[in-house]
Amino acid sequence: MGNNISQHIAFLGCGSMNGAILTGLLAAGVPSGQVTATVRDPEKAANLAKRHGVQVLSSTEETEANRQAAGGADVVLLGVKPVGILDLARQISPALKPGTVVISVAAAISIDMLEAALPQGQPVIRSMPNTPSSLGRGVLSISAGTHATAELMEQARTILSAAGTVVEIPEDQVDALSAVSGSGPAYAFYLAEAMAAAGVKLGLEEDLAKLLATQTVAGAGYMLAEEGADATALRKAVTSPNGTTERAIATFDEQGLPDIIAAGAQAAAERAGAITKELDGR
Ligand SMILES: NC(=O)C1=CN([C@@H]2O[C@H](COP(=O)(O)OP(=O)(O)OC[C@H]3O[C@@H](n4cnc5c(N)ncnc54)[C@H](O)[C@@H]3O)[C@@H](O)[C@H]2O)C=CC1
Ligand SMILES: O=C(O)[C@@H]1CCC=N1
Repeated sequence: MGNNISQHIAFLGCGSMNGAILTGLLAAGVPSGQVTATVRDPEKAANLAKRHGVQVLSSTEETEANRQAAGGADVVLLGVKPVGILDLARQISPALKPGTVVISVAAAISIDMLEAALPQGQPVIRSMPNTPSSLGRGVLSISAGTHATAELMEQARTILSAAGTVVEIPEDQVDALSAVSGSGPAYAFYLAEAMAAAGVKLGLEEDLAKLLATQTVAGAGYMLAEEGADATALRKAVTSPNGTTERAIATFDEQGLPDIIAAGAQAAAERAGAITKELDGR
């Protein structure tokens, strides 16, 4: 699948998120020669290069590494923390080819903010991915900037599809999407942690409880990943009438777990809005 991708892709800042997309793309067959990454730390650069067989540039003077990678790319993925994204965009601006598409995966950084930091007319796409992208199981949103033509959006869709399911959304839905799928893997891992702790409370050895919780959440995830899977139907198939699971779910409902999850997601979305306000105009 990744063999259909002919563009040269630069990952500027290659930590958890950009690293996951890079891993997903290479696993899908994107040739390593079409990929460049940059990181701050030279040791990390050497490790990444060894692990993935891609060119990884590092520099104590990061400006040069980022400019060099961006200048040779058709598509640039900005993957540093929100607070650093606009400085990075300004750093690479002199090196960008006019047609190079700049994709930002940063939470809370709007298309307007990105376009203001980049050369006039530069195609920009805002994306909100998630870390299962490393397994080709991510969810990655795309929202078009002013100069991202339908053709460039299609190109981005093709590239990011190698890392998972791509959905195109209006930019005003990014914070909501992020509160479900961007942060969502952490919620699932948190559930696994809580299930393990519950097992220990019920008298199981900690290692066994962790194994049970981890494999159960992973197994349930595999079932959900099957074509046509429906969470409600799968839950009902575990829940015998008047049985044990029914009692657990009733307790979750009585204690307001759905409301707690909704409140957490709302807090995530509101935090994104607050970060946008903090960083706008910087
Ligand atoms: N971690 C996640 O699950 C998700 C993260 N994001 C977004 O992805 C972005 C990155 O987040 P993470 O990957 O979690 O952070 P991270 O800290 O794991 O990765 C960022 C990497 O960029 C490097 N870096 C920083 N400044 C640099 C520069 N000027 N040049 C080259 N490398 C530089 C850092 O050393 C680090 O390795 C953030 O903007 C975040 O909002 C979006 C969706 C999900
Ligand atoms: O926690 C964060 O801010 C980022 C955005 C979505 C997931 N991680």
